[in-house]
Amino acid sequence: MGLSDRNQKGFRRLLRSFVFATHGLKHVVKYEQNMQIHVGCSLLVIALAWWLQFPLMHWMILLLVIGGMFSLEIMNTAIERTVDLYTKEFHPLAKRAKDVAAAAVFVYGVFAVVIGLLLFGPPLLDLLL
Ligand SMILES: Nc1ncnc2c1ncn2[C@@H]1O[C@H](COP(=O)(O)OP(=O)(O)OP(=O)(O)O)[C@@H](O)[C@H]1O
Repeated sequence: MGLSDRNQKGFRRLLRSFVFATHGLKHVVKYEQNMQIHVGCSLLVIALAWWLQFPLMHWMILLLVIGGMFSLEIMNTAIERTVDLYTKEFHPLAKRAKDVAAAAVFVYGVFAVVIGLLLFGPPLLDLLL
């Protein structure tokens, strides 16, 4: 697609946006090890939630947390690629941008773990005790 096609409107443009988004998603899943770890962990916790027969509210919280994690990792990759486009040389600001983007994923990850413990802890303890 040329940049001039940006003026197009309607369903075809919407459809093309989805296609480009899937290209981005495929790229992140294929090349980012962290994303592969997120996908693996997500499948595990979804299976565990299924086995524990989570109530609807717990499912909604779990899926929101997983979706947020994926989205942040995708955005982190976008920032990494943009920085790499600007410079392949060592640059303190390039380091700052990448480190701060990684920090966003890290902070969300810490909170995701805490939410996971709150969601899974009580039913797992019930089973064990
Ligand atoms: N051009 C650069 N200038 C200075 N430091 C950089 C540069 N590129 C990367 N770094 C440093 O190396 C770290 C890793 O950068 P890289 O692009 O390899 O990301 P990554 O290891 O793929 O990260 P992630 O594991 O989150 O995908 C950055 O967080 C930053 O500290």
